Amino acid sequence: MTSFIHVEGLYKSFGQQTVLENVNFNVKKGEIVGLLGTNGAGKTTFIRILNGVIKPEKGSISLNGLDPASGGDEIRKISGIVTESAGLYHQMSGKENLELFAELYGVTDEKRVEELLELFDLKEHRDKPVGKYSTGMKKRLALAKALLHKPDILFLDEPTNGLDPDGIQMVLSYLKKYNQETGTTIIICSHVLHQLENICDSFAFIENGTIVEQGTLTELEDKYVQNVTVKVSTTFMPQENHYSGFPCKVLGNSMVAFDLPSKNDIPQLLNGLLKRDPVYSVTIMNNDLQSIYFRVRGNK
Ligand SMILES: Nc1ncnc2c1ncn2[C@@H]1O[C@H](COP(=O)(O)OP(=O)(O)OP(=O)(O)O)[C@@H](O)[C@H]1O
Repeated sequence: MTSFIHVEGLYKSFGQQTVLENVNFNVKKGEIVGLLGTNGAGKTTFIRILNGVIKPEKGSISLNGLDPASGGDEIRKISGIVTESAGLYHQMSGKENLELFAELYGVTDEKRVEELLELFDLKEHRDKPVGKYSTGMKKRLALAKALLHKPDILFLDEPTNGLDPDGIQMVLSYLKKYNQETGTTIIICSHVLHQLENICDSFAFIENGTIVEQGTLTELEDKYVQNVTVKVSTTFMPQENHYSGFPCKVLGNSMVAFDLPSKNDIPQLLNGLLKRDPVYSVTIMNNDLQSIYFRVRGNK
């Protein structure tokens, strides 16, 4: 499949500071991609270049066949962006904000504002001034604003900043639902890795201005997680610090951690355990996005 976004050899500096260096990046249509990196890694700069707000010094970009450097206006017609400063008018109501931006964006579908208020659970707050909205409501309204013109691609810069766990869950589930219903490609910048684990199809790690790794969780796991630690809930309490050749440690609460050379050793471990004791659950402890991220960083 050809890439919806294809970036090759991208460079960007601000004065003497090189912020992006030889960035290569590919996204398929309809994918949700997590762009992950520490503060100052270059995520926002990269998003601004993709959206045609600033220009790179070097490199090629194709976004649905368009080049953001020369076709910024065209790119913005097919993209929506949500940044920290959502650009909402606080003295106006949520509905008035959406109506104003719908007019500015040339949205002719009269039902669109109502549709988005409904989708983001803002109907009962539609007439309240945005200044009186909670952080979560403002975020949802900012998302609705970015989606007014039904963009093919949505750029989100730290969409969950300032939200409580319920708010984070709500915003992320709206995004997943919207992506599933419309096939909109979504790029999410964040440094909160665990939040993105369940909603992104793939991940790109940006470090010191370059993308050091990109892939699905399974691809990254295959590449970076060789030996696994599994936590097993069982009545078996090993007396030694190894069992069946695998190092192990009792964690308490009927939990034992086993170190295995690979995921493929899990069936052998379980076969042995089940012959002697019940097993209630098995969890791999070191294949989450955060663990993989630290391995990627350790490898470069
Ligand atoms: N307009 C600008 N002029 C000068 N330097 C800039 C400008 N924009 C960004 N930078 C610098 O570029 C580097 C990368 O910034 P950027 O905002 O892209 O990082 P980020 O990964 O989005 O960080 P964060 O997670 O903190 O938002 C930083 O050192 C920043 O100071």
